[in-house]
Amino acid sequence: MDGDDQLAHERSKAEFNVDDMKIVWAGSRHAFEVSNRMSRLVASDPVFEKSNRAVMTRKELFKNTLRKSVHAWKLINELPLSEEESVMFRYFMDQPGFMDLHWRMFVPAIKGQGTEEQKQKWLSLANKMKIIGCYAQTELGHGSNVQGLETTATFDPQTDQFILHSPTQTSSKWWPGGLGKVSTHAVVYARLITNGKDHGVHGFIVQLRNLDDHSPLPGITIGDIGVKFGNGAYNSMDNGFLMFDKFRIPRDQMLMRLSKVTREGKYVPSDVPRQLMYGTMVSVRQTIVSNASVAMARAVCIATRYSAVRRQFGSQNGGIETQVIDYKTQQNRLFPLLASAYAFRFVGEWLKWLYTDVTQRLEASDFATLPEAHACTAGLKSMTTSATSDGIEECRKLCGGHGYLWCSGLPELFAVYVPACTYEGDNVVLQLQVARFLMKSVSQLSSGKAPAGTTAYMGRAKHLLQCRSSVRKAEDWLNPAMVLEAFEARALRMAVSCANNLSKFENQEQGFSELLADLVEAAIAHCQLIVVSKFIVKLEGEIKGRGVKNQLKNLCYIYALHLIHKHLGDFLSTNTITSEQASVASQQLRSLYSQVRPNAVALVDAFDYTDHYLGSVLGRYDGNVYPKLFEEALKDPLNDSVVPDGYREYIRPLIKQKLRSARL
Ligand SMILES: Cc1cc2nc3c(=O)[nH]c(=O)nc-3n(C[C@H](O)[C@H](O)[C@H](O)COP(=O)(O)OP(=O)(O)OC[C@H]3O[C@@H](n4cnc5c(N)ncnc54)[C@H](O)[C@@H]3O)c2cc1C
Repeated sequence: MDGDDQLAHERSKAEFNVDDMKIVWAGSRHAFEVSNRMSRLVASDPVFEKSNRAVMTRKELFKNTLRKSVHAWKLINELPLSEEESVMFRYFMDQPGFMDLHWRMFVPAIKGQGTEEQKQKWLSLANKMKIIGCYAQTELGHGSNVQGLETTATFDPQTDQFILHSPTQTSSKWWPGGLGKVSTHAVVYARLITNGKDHGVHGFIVQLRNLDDHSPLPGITIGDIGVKFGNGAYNSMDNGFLMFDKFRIPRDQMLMRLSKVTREGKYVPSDVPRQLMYGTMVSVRQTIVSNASVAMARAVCIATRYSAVRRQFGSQNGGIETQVIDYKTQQNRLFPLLASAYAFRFVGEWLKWLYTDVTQRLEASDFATLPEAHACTAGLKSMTTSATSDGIEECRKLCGGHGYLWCSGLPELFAVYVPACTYEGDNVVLQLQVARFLMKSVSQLSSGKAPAGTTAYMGRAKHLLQCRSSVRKAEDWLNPAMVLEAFEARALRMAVSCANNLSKFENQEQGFSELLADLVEAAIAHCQLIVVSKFIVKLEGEIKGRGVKNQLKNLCYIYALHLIHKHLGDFLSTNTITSEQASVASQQLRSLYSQVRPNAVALVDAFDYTDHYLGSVLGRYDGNVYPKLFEEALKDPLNDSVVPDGYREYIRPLIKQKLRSARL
C-alpha cells in the first residue's frame, strides 16, 4: 500500500464526522470558514512559497520577508480583508517578521496606554502603516526584571522635552523584533525622571529613523543583534539593539493614559490600580495560549500522518510490515500530545471569554477579579508553551531519522516556536508569580473570604485536604467528578504544603527563595487542573456532529490520565491516589489509546491545515512521503552538480597524496 492509499484507508476508519470536528476545533462555523479561506488564499499565492527558506542567506531571507509582508499588506487592502481575516492571513503566511510586532505589540501598547489624543495621532499613522513600530522593553542587562531597566527619560522643563539616554552598555535595548532594520518608531520603556526623582519605568513613543531615507536619527545607534537559533526559522526577524545619546522627544510622546507629567514637570501618578495593565497582558497571553494549540497541532499532525505511513518490522514471511502508529510506545508518546493540542485549544477558547469578562469589569471599575485572571493567564502561558516546545521535539523523534530533515517541517517549527517559553515572560518567572498568588490565596483561606474563579476549589479545602479517591476500577477514571477531585486535591495539597514550609521561615522572602522549585511545581499542578477542568466543562456543553463528542471525551481523559501517569510522584506523595488507583489509571489509558487509534488520522485532519501551512513532506495530506523526500533532496544546492565544488582543491589532492611520513 503506498502512502496515498494508506491515509485514505485510515480516513475510512474514522468513527466521527471530520467536518463537524473542524467546526468544533475552529470554535464556530464562521471561524472555520475564515480560517479555511485565508489558509487557502495564502497557499495559492506563489509569493508565499516557503520551502526554500533553509538554503537562503540571512540577507536573502530578510529581503524575502519584506517582499512577503508588503505583498500581504497590498492584498489585505486591495481585496479588501476585514481585520479578522487579516489576522488569519498573516498567521498562515507563517513567516516571523516586523509586521508581527507592529500589529501585536506596538499598536496594542498605544491603544492600551495612550491618551485619546495620542491614539488619534499615532494610530491613524500606524493603522495605515505610514509608520512601522516595535516594542522596545528588554535591555542587554535586564529582561525579566523590568524594574531593573536602566534607560532614562529625564524631563527638561526648559524645552518641554524628555531626554532619552542609555547610560551604560547594559542599558542598550536588546531583542525587540522589527527594531534592527525596519521600524521607524518604537514604544520605548525607560525610567522616568522629573526634578531628579526616579518614578520607575514608563512607556514613550519614539521616532527612530528618518521617514525619507530610513537613516537613524542623530543620537540613535541601532542595528540587528545577529543570527538566532536554527537555519531560516526566526532569522527572518530583525531583532535589534538600540542606544540613545541624549536623544530628545516632546513631552506629549510619553504614554499618558495612566500616569502623567505636566508642563511644569510635575509627576501625576495614575489614579487607577497598576493592575489595569494586566488587562493587556491577559489579551496577549491568551493569544499565546491559542497559538500553543496551533503549534502543537501542527507537529502532531505531521507525526500522526507519518506514523500511519511509516512501516517497520513485524512482517511474517515477507508480508506487510507494521505501521509504526500501531506500536503502543508510539501511541503512548503521540496520543497525549494529540490530546494536549485539543486541551490547549479549549482552554484558549475559555481565556478569550475571560479576557472579554475582565475588559467589561474594568470598564465598570471592578478590579476584583484581575489578580486571579492575571495569575491564571501567566500560568497557562507558561504551562502550554513549555509543553508545546517539548511536544514538537517529541514529534521530531516520533518521526525517526526523517524527522531531523529540514523538509519534515519539525526542526524549523521547533526553532521558531521555542522562544515562546522566554518572550512575554520567562516561563519559570511566570510560574513564580502564580505561586505568589497561590500562597496569598492559601493564607486567606481562614479569613472567610471565598476564593473565586480558578481558585474556587480552594473553598472546599476541608474536604480536599482529607478526601480519599473513590476510584475502584479502570472505568471510574472516566468519571469527571473523580478525575477533577484528584486534580483539585493534588493541587491544593501541594500549595498548602508549600505554605506550611514557608511558615517555618522567619523571613518570608528567604523562605520563598529556598522553596522556589517546590513553588513552581505547585503552580504547574494548579495550571494543569485549570486545563483539565476547562476540557471537562467543554464536554458538558452542546457539541454537535456524529461521534464528535465521544472522540473529545477520549482525548479529555487521555489528557488527564497521562498527566497522572507523568506526575505520579505528586499524586502519590500527597496521598491523593493510591498505587492501585494509579495502576488502573494506566489500564484505562491503554484502553483509550486503542479507541483513539482508528480515529487518529481523522482527528488531525480536523485541524484543516493546508500542506503549505504544515510545510512538511512527512505530514502531507496525501501521504506521498518517499517520492517527495527524493524531490526535496534533489533540490538542495549541493546536488546542483554531481562532482562538488572543492573536489579539485581538496578531495582529489587528498586521495592522490603521496605521504612521505616515517609513521606510515
Ligand atoms: C525571539 C525573542 C523575541 C523577543 N522579542 C522581544 C521584543 O519584541 N521586545 C522586547 O522588549 N523583548 C523581546 N524579547 C526579550 C524577552 O522578552 C526576554 O528575553 C524575556 O522577558 C526573558 O528575560 P531575560 O532574557 O532577562 O531572561 P532572564 O531573566 O535573564 O532569564 C535567565 C534565567 O534566569 C531565570 N530567572 C530569572 N529571574 C528569576 C527569578 N526571579 N527566580 C528564578 N529564576 C529566575 C529564568 O528562569 C532563566 O532560566 C524577545 C526574546 C526572544 C528570545
